Amino acid sequence: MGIFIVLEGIDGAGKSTQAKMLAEWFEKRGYEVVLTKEPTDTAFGKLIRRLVLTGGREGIIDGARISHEAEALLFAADRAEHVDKLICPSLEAGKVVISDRYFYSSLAYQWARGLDLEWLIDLNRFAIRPDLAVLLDLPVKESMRRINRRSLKSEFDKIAVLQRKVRENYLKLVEMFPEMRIVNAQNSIEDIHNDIVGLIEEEILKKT
Ligand SMILES: Nc1ncnc2c1ncn2[C@@H]1O[C@H](COP(=O)(O)OP(=O)(O)OP(=O)(O)O)[C@@H](O)[C@H]1O
Ligand SMILES: Cc1cn([C@H]2C[C@H](O)[C@@H](COP(=O)(O)O)O2)c(=O)[nH]c1=O
Repeated sequence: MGIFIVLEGIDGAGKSTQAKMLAEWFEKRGYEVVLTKEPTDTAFGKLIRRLVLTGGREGIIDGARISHEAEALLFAADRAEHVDKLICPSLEAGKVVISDRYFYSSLAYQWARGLDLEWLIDLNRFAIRPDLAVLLDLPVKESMRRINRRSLKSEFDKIAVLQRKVRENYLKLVEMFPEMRIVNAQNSIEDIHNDIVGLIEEEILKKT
């Protein structure tokens, strides 16, 4: 069986940067790596990016924003295909799967949108749990600075409020899911990478 690792965090926390470094770290040690992300690059992920991440107005009834329930269902559908067509087959082939976002993003973000946490957990019950889910924890002020939000100034405060709720939710999830660990995302890129590698060596490689 392979190794499944997930990187989580608010927008701009450094997930993509760390995922690429971690993939190289494993490849240098002879592992075959599948580097993936959610939303995926499949038709589901493209639909989500078109309907949800562009403000959720395109193609929706009378231009209204997509409902939070529909948003959660779309992310879950994308994840169901991701698990069935890529994650499970890759693990069965003994590969290392590193995903930039997964099930925990749905809990942190859709919960922040006011949806019921138990419903979100139940909706995603098909999602196999990773060997390790690393939360890159970053203050929202630093996140917004890093991303230098391309949104309208008027949206800036709204996004910051959501990101604060999402960060709080992530910290609550760490208490709920034993596979989650926190890494301080304010450190240097190299130090964060070393922290993540340390967790992998301690929590996974020593046990295999
Ligand atoms: N430890 C760090 N210190 C300072 N800047 C960083 C650090 N890690 C990443 N960055 C920078 O922050 C920005 C966001 O990084 P990255 O795209 O990896 O984050 P992300 O979590 O994948 O973002 P998103 O969720 O919005 O896609 C990039 O410009 C990146 O170079
Ligand atoms: C998987 C997933 C993601 N989201 C949100 C989180 C981010 O704001 C975007 C994805 O942007 P990225 O720059 O590609 O990371 O989608 C979500 O709300 N729910 C989810 O399940």
